[in-house]
Amino acid sequence: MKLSANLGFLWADRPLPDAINAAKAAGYDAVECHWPYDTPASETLAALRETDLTMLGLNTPRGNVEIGENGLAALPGREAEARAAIDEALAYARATVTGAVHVMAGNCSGPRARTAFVENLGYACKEAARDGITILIEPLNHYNAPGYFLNSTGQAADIIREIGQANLRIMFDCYHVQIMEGEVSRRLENLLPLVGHIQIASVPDRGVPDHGELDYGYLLPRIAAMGWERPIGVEYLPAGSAETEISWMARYR
Ligand SMILES: O=C(O)C(=O)[C@H](O)CO
Ligand SMILES: [Mg+2]
Repeated sequence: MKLSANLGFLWADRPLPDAINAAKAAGYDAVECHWPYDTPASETLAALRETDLTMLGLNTPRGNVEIGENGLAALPGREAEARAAIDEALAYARATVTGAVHVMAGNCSGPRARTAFVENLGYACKEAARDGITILIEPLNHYNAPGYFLNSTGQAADIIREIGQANLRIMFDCYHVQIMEGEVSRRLENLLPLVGHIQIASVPDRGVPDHGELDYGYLLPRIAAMGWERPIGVEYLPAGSAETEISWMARYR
């Protein structure tokens, strides 16, 4: 089982190149991040080359976070900003040889939001396809992301099927799926052809994935048995330092 350190949460207090080095030292096989834009892409790329780690994914900018914006792609009337955010994320991904961009929908609902999301995703897929980049959409739970447009795997699957682009996939975050829908292993197995990335954390506290209501001792071998070979994103909120918490990893190797 290969694991990817999500540097949006792990070593998030360090500059991104230092966090990449910390992930390498801790034994992770890959990294992924949330919003790397304060770090010049050249510095991120240098750290990736030095550690021989791949950046699996990054998120589009969220808009005005001070007023609670959490993405722009499903906001009717904000198409120009949404596409600028997609362009910025794709440029950073190209410059750092990152394989996927998570297009964040934002806080909205209703048919006009869905239309905006579908059209902006169509744009993102076409722009990304030129460089072999995958576009991800992630259903988020309504405690961490109240009002977020995308909150179920069924909704994500419908949108992916409607757009019909081969590089559009679900970011299946077991933490969010368990909170919103349950039946994580069956749901993942059914959706597997549409899944581009998998993430894990304990539920409900979003801690180290070795306790709580989801049994990763069962789930991770089950995911491997489904034929999943890519690194799984470890996206938990460290209670202390991520270094002192890595002993859980040994169990899943
Ligand atoms: O919150 C999550 O689970 C994510 O993976 C996103 O990238 C949004 O922060
Ligand atoms: Mg996630």
